[in-house]
Amino acid sequence: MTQTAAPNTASPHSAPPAPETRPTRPEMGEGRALAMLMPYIWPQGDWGTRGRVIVSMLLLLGAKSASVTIPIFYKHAVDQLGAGITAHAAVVPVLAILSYGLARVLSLAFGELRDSVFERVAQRAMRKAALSVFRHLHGLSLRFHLERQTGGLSRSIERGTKAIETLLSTALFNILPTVLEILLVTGILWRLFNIWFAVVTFVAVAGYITFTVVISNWRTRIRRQMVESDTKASARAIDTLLNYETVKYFGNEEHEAQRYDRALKVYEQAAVRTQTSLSVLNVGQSFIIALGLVAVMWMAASGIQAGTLTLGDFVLVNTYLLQLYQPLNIFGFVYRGVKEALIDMEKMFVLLGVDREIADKPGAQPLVVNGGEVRFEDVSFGYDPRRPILKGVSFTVPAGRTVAIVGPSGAGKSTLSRLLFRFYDASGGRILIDGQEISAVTQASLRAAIGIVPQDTVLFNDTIRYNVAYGRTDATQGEVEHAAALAHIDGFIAGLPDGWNTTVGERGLKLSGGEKQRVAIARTILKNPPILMFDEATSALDTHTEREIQRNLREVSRGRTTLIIAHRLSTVVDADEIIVLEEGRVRERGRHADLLAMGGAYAALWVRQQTADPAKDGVVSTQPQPASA
Ligand SMILES: Nc1ncnc2c1ncn2[C@@H]1O[C@H](COP(=O)(O)OP(=O)(O)OP(=O)(O)O)[C@@H](O)[C@H]1O
Repeated sequence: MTQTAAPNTASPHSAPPAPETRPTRPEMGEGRALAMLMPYIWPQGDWGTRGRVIVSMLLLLGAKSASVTIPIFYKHAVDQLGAGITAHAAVVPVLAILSYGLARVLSLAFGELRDSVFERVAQRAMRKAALSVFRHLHGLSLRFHLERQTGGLSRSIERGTKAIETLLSTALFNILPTVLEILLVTGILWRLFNIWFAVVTFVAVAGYITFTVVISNWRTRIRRQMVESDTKASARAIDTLLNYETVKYFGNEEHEAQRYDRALKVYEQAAVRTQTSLSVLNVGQSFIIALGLVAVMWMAASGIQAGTLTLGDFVLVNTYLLQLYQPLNIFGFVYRGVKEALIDMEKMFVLLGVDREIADKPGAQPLVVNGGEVRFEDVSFGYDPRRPILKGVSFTVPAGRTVAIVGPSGAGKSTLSRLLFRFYDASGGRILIDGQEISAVTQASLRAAIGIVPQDTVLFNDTIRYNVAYGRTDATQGEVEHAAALAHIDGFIAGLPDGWNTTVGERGLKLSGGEKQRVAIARTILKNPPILMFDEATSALDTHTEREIQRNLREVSRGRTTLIIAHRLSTVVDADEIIVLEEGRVRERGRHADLLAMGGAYAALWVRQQTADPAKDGVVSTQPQPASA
């Protein structure tokens, strides 16, 4: 009846970060989290799943009903044997023994059937919950995602869905059966004997559970200290070893050994306390069991003496109590597991409660693109309201024309593209496409109308084919290859041993910056949107490739509204208008030649870049030079 000491036997640093080390507790409440789980187990209108739940419950009832009859048949066998011996006419209690065997088989068979029927309910609930959270996360704003670590989010889903399985299986395979068994056994004892047998059994079991819950809570705190001290000792050892040379420079080996020893001592004490707490738990549990058994056996023995009970009855009550304590034996682990699972599930469901910062307005209509004129009207914005980034920016990209935004780093150029894509809403002013305010149309239609080649291209850890085809998932291979040819990535792909099936590695790390960018260009070409946005789209390319890509981009953008965000002015000299953005304000605007002639900020920037990187900017050396140059 004792619990194992598995968690305590871990040597320093070998213990994995135990769940107790998880720092934050979500603000939702266990009751609410369980309520949120209900629709996944008891889904509206899904009678297949509901039917499985009902059948599982019936099988559970069947299994437990069969198992509680086992001691009764046992009692009958003992009584019949006893009577036979007393009468010197020993008989084999065939019926009692066969019934005993049948009850065992039925209990086991019902239990196994219940497992397999319920498994589908549990797996479906996990899948649906994970999918809901996944969908919701994709609907949340960029701000939300930038503030959270992606790893943390995926861990929340992973742990949360695992927690659903743990909770369901624990509830159905541990808690519910035990509760049912306690009720059935106390009911039978009451019916067969008298209420006191039921009361004593119930009190003993209730005392056992209460004691286990209290001590388990205490143990959780102690185990947390043990894990924390282990982590600290481990960190100290790693830090010292990493600083091997520094330790040697200063001859501090002994000093480091002592520091490490101090950390180990803290762990040692915590480990001893954890072991002691386990002993307290085991001793207390055994004491309560023994007390219950002694009380019941004493009552049964008294009954035999008084002639009201048989020897079989004595065996019966004893067997019942032992049968009840068997599942209670692991109650401490089950309790802790349920608590941890509840926390994990809450953490996942808390994500579902995060409001969508950017949402479609009620009754939002799809954007109707008619040429694709993009207009920024007095737009203001700051990621943090206390720090304005854009301060009343106005400009228009007429349908089918190209406008370039240039300016120093941090001026707010990329921010303009994020606002146009509606990753954020402007705090002031309006952004319109063909006269329709982008905040009034559906996000799906808005984003379908714009193609972007971002500053940093991040690819999926999949094949090149998958990454290019991502621009339009229903494109044919021919269309995909055509897009790749326009983006000048076809030759590169053909030269790879695995060709189109080459995997690009995490975030596309197996490709160079330029190759990644060409994949991004190819998939935007494939998307074929009426509005294009290039955020320094050719920055990672060498001069030769850049020229080619520039030519292609010009071709691709012909007839489309194009917004180019650029650092290097050489890439935008042909734009219909160039907007110079500085500190979130439009400082200058005009065509390249006019801006050079003005001799202002643009002209100064041009000269600086010409001097700094003549090889690259030589692309447009035929352009007129500024008056001041
Ligand atoms: N998510 C964010 N949260 C807070 N501040 C941000 C965020 N993104 C950008 N900023 C800040 O907003 C300002 C404008 O950034 P933005 O990326 O628009 O500049 P940029 O002109 O495109 O610069 P670069 O040419 O270097 O890409 C910068 O000061 C930047 O630090």
